[in-house]
Amino acid sequence: MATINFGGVLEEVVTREEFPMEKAREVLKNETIAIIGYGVQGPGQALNLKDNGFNVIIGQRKNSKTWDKAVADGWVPGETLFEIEEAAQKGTIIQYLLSDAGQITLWPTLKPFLTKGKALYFSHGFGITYKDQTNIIPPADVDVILVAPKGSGTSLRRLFLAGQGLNSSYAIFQDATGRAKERVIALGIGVGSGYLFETDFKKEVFSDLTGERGSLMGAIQGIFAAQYQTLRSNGHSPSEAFNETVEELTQSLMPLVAENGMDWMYANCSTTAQRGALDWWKKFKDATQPVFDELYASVAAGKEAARSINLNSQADYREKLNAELEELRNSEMWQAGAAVRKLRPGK
Ligand SMILES: NC(=O)c1ccc[n+]([C@@H]2O[C@H](COP(=O)([O-])OP(=O)(O)OC[C@H]3O[C@@H](n4cnc5c(N)ncnc54)[C@H](O)[C@@H]3O)[C@@H](O)[C@H]2O)c1
Ligand SMILES: CC(C)(O)[C@@H](O)C(=O)O
Ligand SMILES: [Mg+2]
Ligand SMILES: [Mg+2]
Repeated sequence: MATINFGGVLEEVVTREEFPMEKAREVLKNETIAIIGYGVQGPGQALNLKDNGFNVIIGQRKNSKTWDKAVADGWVPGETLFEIEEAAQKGTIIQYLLSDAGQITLWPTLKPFLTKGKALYFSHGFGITYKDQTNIIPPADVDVILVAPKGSGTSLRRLFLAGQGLNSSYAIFQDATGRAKERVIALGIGVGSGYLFETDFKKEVFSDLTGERGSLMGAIQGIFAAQYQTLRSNGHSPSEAFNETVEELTQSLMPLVAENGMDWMYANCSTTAQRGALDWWKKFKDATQPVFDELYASVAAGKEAARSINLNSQADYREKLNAELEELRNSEMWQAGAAVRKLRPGK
């Protein structure tokens, strides 16, 4: 553990320096890690663990697109790729990486394979925290642990291949073997995390649902759409509106924020821009604060989970979801974006 000062608050975190890959391999040398589900997190975590030298198998339904994807990624049927039940039986650590709704459906099938001393691993606090809605209640004699990469499984894999890593949170809900902590940290390092920070299942799901509905995905699209509309309704071209709303942010300014923080990005823009940004950011904060507070309350009350579970259980949900994504893709703003992307130098 390293004690790091985060803006004046001291936190104990785990870095790859004090918990190197060698140590993680030693901790897990007798374990078979069964990854159940091969959607977005499944491939990222499974391939990183395999490349880091861990013993990994995949559990997936045969005759599915994801089975074919696993084969294409190099998993071998009968050797490292099995039906879900067979993988769950062989695994000593079960990484439950089906969609959160899929985890509810499969739970009665999976539970009998969670025998004494195994570890049940999640990448989200959803199933355990909202147990009244999910009915996911693990047996008392297994470890229940969590490593939640703070980003898409796609980025987890890409950053690993680039020699970098996404930060992850970790949590222990149940320590039945006395090994839960070393197991969870070794897995966190093994999946390719940058540094690991501690949380609990409830805090993980409350913050994660807030983040993705808020500034990471929902709010950002809302702000983009509002500014784009203002510019378009005042006679600006799609090219001008898109560049001034999205393209400049992703291509020029956010990489500067990622590198050295907001003030440094501001300092690399004109004094005119700095003056305006410093004058206006608090107005945007004040305008959106009530929406964020409403969002957090909805998450904490279990309403966001209920909505997600209920909608996911509708037979035509995938179809409806695809229609909504298509509407976003076909909006003028994102169609303009597609045109702008094609014009990027080097494309
Ligand atoms: N997507 C991400 O990058 C991301 C990031 C951090 C945490 N997580 C968490 O990781 C877990 C996995 O998420 P994901 O986005 O990779 O999942 P996903 O939506 O991509 O689904 C994963 C797999 O579950 C299968 N599946 C769904 N329902 C099923 C069912 N009823 N029976 C059998 N298989 C079923 C799908 O075919 C797919 O192979 C979730 O808890 C999620 O919240 C995801
Ligand atoms: C990648 C995200 C948004 O961080 C994750 O939380 C998810 O649910 O996919
Ligand atoms: Mg999430
Ligand atoms: Mg997340």
